Amino acid sequence: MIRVILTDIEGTTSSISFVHDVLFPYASEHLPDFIRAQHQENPAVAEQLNAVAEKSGVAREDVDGLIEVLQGWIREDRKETSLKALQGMVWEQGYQQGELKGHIYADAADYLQRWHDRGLRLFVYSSGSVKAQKLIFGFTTEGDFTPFFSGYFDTRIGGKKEADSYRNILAELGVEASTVLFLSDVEAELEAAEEAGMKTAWLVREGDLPEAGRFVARDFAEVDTLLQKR
Ligand SMILES: CSCCC(=O)C(=O)COP(=O)(O)O
Ligand SMILES: [Mg+2]
Repeated sequence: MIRVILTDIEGTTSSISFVHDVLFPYASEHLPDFIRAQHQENPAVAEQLNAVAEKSGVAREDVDGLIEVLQGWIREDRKETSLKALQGMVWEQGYQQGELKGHIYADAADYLQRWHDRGLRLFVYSSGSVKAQKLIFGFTTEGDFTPFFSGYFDTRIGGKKEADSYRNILAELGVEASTVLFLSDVEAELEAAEEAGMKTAWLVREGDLPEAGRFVARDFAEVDTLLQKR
């Protein structure tokens, strides 16, 4: 029986277009000023810049060079933990100033509330940092959804296409793998979760439905039919 739902964000609860056409350009535009203003006085920023320098080979003192690396990573949609941490800090300003509002699909908004009220425990697993996850759900166009979630995981627990990351999440949650349903739009993530023993549902919100050896859903209402069966 499913007792826990672990959900991806981009392409699952929220549109790919919101992430790629709103959040990433916002980060790209505001990162340079943010880093120049904060890199000396803010230890959290300095720590992430150390990681960017180490990964890229660019000198730590070369702040402009590090900014270029980060903007390249945004263009390539790299899931680097340091980039994700810095993006979260920049988006925080945007949400708090009312320049950003998180997108959430209407069906996701509806069923997250229903599942929570039914006693299911809800968790997020996204490549976006935990801070970014709390922001997108805290400042949606439909209100604050953070009260429905019991916890958040980002790439500090491991990459989303690696089975060990899901094993680490299970160990943190202290639950049987077969009681967890993972929702994602990315097949490789579902395969990794299945390797760790989790149940999965593949969100395919647009285009043809694939022939798949796993449960495929157009939206969260269809995911709910799976929950009623199991
Ligand atoms: C937390 S909102 C920003 C999401 C993000 O930065 C990203 O790379 C999308 O990752 P996901 O694992 O949700 O597909
Ligand atoms: Mg996704």
